[in-house]
Amino acid sequence: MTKQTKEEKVHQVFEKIYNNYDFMNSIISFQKHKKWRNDVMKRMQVQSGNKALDVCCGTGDWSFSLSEAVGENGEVIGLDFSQNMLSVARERQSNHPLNNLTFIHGNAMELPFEDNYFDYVTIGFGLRNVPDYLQTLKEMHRVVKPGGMVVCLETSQPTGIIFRKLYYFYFKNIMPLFGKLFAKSYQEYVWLHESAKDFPGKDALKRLFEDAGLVNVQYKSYTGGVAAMHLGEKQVKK
Ligand SMILES: C[S@@+](CC[C@H](N)C(=O)[O-])C[C@H]1O[C@@H](n2cnc3c(N)ncnc32)[C@H](O)[C@@H]1O
Repeated sequence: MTKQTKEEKVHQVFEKIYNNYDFMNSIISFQKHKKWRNDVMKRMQVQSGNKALDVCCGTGDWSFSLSEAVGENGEVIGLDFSQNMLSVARERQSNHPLNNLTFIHGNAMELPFEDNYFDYVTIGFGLRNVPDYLQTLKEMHRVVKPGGMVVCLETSQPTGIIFRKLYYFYFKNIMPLFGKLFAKSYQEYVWLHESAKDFPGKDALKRLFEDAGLVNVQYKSYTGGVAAMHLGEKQVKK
């Protein structure tokens, strides 16, 4: 049997856990992810009429917030390669009052958009899942307008030694048990630990943003460094 690629593995994970994804997010982050998401949105200062792309949109949390922020005259696209995750996003959309949001099937490594189109391109808890972080960031940089922003919210590496040990113990041993108990998915939650433990720390991710061509890159750490937001701009040519 051929070895499964990272992309195939990730695809299989999300095609399986889609039904419990929103519920499990709140369980495994102790509801903290909502606060992180709100803080990131505040920092982005999205304006009415803006165009935004939410890469690896999953069930659409960030896409819905962007849709509210850009208003009726704006445009938001949520893109994901899991049809099952997208099906949950589309179901949630039936209760969403605004008509400015489209969910599409696509791959983060090869975005199906022209250069310089969006004011904002976001990726929430998606970057650690793609086979090549830099390639994805380069694609995000390509499709954002000069002066626009690329923003990533992702798990990160806690810096305090004791907290880091506790966090790794939780992620490796407890979280898969929660997965088994609440979502009947043990192996899929083991994967979440594996993808998070190998993900670059804050400074390394900042350098990757810069390697992708982004400037004025800033980051903010959340909850002892278990998650972080990175934000960079596309340079305006003089
Ligand atoms: C942890 S979920 C995050 C969903 C959502 N952004 C959120 O903040 O809740 C990761 C998502 O990335 C998607 N994904 C992973 N690799 C992808 C790729 N190469 N192209 C498109 N989507 C991908 C998965 O299908 C999954 O829906």
